[in-house]
Parts: sequence; structure tokens; C-alpha cells
Amino acid sequence: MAIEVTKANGILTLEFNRIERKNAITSSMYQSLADAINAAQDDPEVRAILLAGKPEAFTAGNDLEDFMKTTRANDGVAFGDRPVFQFMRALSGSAKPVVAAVSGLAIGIGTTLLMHCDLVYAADGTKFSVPFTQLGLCPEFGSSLLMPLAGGHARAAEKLMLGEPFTAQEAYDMGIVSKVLPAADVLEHARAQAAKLVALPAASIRTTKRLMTASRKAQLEAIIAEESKLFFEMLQGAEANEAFTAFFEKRKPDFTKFA
Ligand SMILES: C/C=C/C(=O)SCCNC(=O)CCNC(=O)[C@H](O)C(C)(C)COP(=O)(O)OP(=O)(O)OC[C@H]1O[C@@H](n2cnc3c(N)ncnc32)[C@H](O)[C@@H]1OP(=O)(O)O
Repeated sequence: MAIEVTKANGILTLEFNRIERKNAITSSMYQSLADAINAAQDDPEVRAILLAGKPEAFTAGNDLEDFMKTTRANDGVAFGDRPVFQFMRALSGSAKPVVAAVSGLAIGIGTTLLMHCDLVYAADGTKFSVPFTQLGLCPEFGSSLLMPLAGGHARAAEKLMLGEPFTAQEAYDMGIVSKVLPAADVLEHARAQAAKLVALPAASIRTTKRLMTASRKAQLEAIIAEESKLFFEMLQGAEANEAFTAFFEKRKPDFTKFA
């Protein structure tokens, strides 16, 4: 399975398992993640959720082939109902705490989803990137709000406007990551931190999380909706088509032909 789901000792572990594509996320993977996170909310056996990838890649972000298929699909599914948005709603709305263990690559939504987790542990060599403008797209999953809030406009602009990659240390400095660790220790540490959450009073954890996120909830929902609308419009644009085609043709995109 491209998303491995395991439940043990109060922790629901969701693991990306598509390493031949650097754990790029397809619609069916988003759906599996959304379903598992939603089901966990009513499952008394789950007291913490752990998101993890493989040492080589947490995830390379949305599968670009899947993006092209979605763009061309004339299936009548509203963008807000697509699996990627079901996943966004499930993760950002999770009342239960979410821990992430990040190694290798955290690209696109692989970085933006971290801003909806509670504890984020990253391997020191992890490459982070939100290359939306390089794909002819715009920020998603509330990152146009959350990244400037975390790191200030100027640092967020380097990431979101230039799409420049950044290190685990920079992600830590911006407050996107809780702690940077040697790669060999990340998963074990994340699991140990999740076990601490499991042992604490669940109602206290849930209430604390709700209080920490309540003041920005409405604003975040509004920005995710606006980003999503624009993102899907831009997915159908010529610039995105050029970026995706260039990626699969293993060449640099040429955006100079577009005004
Ligand atoms: C709503 C969500 C939005 C978003 O998440 S937007 C962000 C979308 N993601 C990307 O734009 C990243 C695209 N991928 C890359 O830039 C590179 O890859 C990496 C930097 C992640 C890794 O580079 P390297 O280590 O050189 O590996 P490789 O040879 O490029 O990748 C191995 C195989 O994995 C496929 N792959 C990697 N990422 C994706 C992806 N995102 N969608 C679909 N396929 C992907 C490649 O094509 C290739 O495949 P083959 O071995 O057949 O040549």
C-alpha cells in the first residue's frame, strides 16, 4: 500500500510508501490519509497520529502526473471535494495531536502539511521546498498565511516567491520544525514524543491544541479556500502545463513565452 497504516500503543502511524516516486502523493493516497485521520477522531484507541516517510524522502509533494490527470478530468467533482482537500480538512481539523518525522525530501505539500502538525522532527539533511511559482502555481494549504506568520514576510518570500529550497536548520529557525536530529534518530524520537502525548490526559491535550489554534481557525479556512480556488485555476494554465511537461521531459521549463 502506498500509505501504510498501523495502530499500536495509542499511536496511529501513517507512512508514505511509494519511494520509487520519492513518495509523491496521488489522489488515492490523499484519500487514504483523509479517511484514516477522520476515522482516528472517533477511535478511542488512537491518542496521537504519527506521519512519516522513508529516510530518502518524506514526500516529493503532489504527484505531478496525477495533477495533469486531475486537470484534464471532466468528472464533475468540485475542487473542494477532491481527495487533496479532504486530506487538508482532515489534517488541519484533527482534534488529536499529530507528530511528523521528516527525512530526505519535504517538497510542496510535504512542507506545507507540517504547519498543520503539532510536533515536527526533521533529519539534519532534509531538503525543504515550496516551489509553487516554479510550477506556475500559487501557495496551498494555508502556507501563504502560515509561513509569513512563522518566519516573517521576507524569509517566507524567499521560499514562496522564489521557490528556493531550504535546510532543516532554516525550517527550525522559522518555527516550522520542533527539533533537528541526526537522520538515524528522527523516527525513534518522533515515536517517543508521540508516546508522551499518549500517556498524558487526552482531554488536556485536545483542549490545549484547540486553544492554540482557535484564534486563527476562521482565517485559515478562508485562506485555504481562496488558495485552493486559485491553485486549481492555475493548474489549468499554460505555465503549469509547461512546468509539468518540462519535468517529465527532464528539461528546464521556459516561461519566457508567457506574459
Ligand atoms: C497540493 C500540493 C502541491 C504540491 O505538492 S506542489 C509540489 C510538487 N512536487 C514537485 O514539484 C517535486 C517534483 N520532483 C522533483 O523536483 C524531484 O524529483 C526531487 C527534487 C523531489 C527529487 O529529485 P531526484 O532525487 O533527482 O529524483 P528524481 O529522479 O527526480 O525522482 C525519482 C522518480 O520519482 C519521480 N518523481 C519525483 N517527484 C515526483 C512528483 N512530485 N510527481 C511525480 N513523479 C515524481 C521522478 O519523475 C522519477 O521518476 P523516473 O525514475 O521515472 O524518472
